[in-house]
Formats: sequence, C-alpha cells, structure tokens
Amino acid sequence: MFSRSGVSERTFIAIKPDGVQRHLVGEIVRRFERKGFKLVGAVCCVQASEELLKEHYIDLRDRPFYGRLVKYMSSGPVVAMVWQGLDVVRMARTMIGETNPAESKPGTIRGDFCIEVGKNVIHGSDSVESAQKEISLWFHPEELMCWEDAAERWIYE
Ligand SMILES: Nc1ncnc2c1ncn2[C@@H]1O[C@H](COP(=O)(O)OP(=O)(O)OP(=O)(O)O)[C@@H](O)[C@H]1O
Repeated sequence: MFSRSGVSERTFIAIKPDGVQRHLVGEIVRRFERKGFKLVGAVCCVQASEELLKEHYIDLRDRPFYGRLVKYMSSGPVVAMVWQGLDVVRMARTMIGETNPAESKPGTIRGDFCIEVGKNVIHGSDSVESAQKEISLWFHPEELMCWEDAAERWIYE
C-alpha cells in the first residue's frame, strides 16, 4: 500500500440524473481516472430516495430551490462514487467547476458539459467533513475497497 500521508483522502462524487441521461458517465469517470485518482467505491445507477436526498442536501433546506433540487436528483438514476487521492476533495471541485455552469471555465466538467445551475450534471463534496458525512450516507463501509493501485508510484513523488 502506498504510504504517503494525505493519499488516503476520499471524496464523494455523484453523476446526477441529467449526467446519466446525457451519457456522460464514461467521460466523467475517465477524467478522474486519468487525473490519477483511485476509485474505491461505486454504485452504478442507483435511484436515490427522497429521504436520502433530503438528508444529503439538509444544509440547503431553507433555499427556495430545495424542493426542485430533491425532485431533480430523484428524477432518474445517479452514479454514486468514492474517489481517493492526495487533496482529492479540493482538486475534484476544481475539475468540476463552479456551481453555476455559466461561471465554469472550459476544461471543467460543468464548463464543458452543461449550461444551467439546475441541471449541472455532477456533485462533489465541498470539504473533507462533508465528504465523510456523504460517504457514510450513500455507502456501507464494506462497500468501499482498499486496493493497491500499481500506477501510484508513477503518480506521486
Ligand atoms: N439557484 C439555484 N437554482 C436551482 N438549483 C440550484 C441553485 N443553486 C444551487 N442549485 C442546485 O443545488 C446544488 C447544490 O448547491 P450548492 O450550493 O451546494 O452547490 P455545489 O456545492 O456546487 O453543488 P453540489 O453540492 O451539487 O456539488 C447545485 O449543484 C445545484 O444542482
């Protein structure tokens, strides 16, 4: 197992129903893989319950779009994933872009693949604490894999 401290940081990434419907799953997974991050958990095509989504977005419960957001997220299958690597929470947010795709730079996922905030194709945890909470909400501990990535010695110094 690669032992550098920090490499074991994990983040929760979900491809939202519009990302699945628009056939972006392969493209998004490819970006995270090619960056060098390690996939340690995935539930491909899960229909999230309203109960889970309300808990996931609990911090936004007073926002006017909360009901619409829960409906959008439960409107079709999502792909839920856990990615691991050095500083992965922050770097994944950089790869994803701004909440509003219109403010996201080309080269980011939202900058390249979507237009409106209410259909922004992907979720990524915004802090290490949120990632821990979200991972435990969406996954049982035994669903997460510890595995040795042979490429790690070519990714980290
Ligand atoms: N003004 C809005 N109108 C409609 N939906 C919105 C609006 N603002 C945010 N949302 C939706 O709520 C989600 C969560 O909002 P938040 O402010 O936490 O942004 P985020 O952290 O970039 O997004 P996410 O948590 O999905 O990664 C957004 O990704 C988007 O789908």
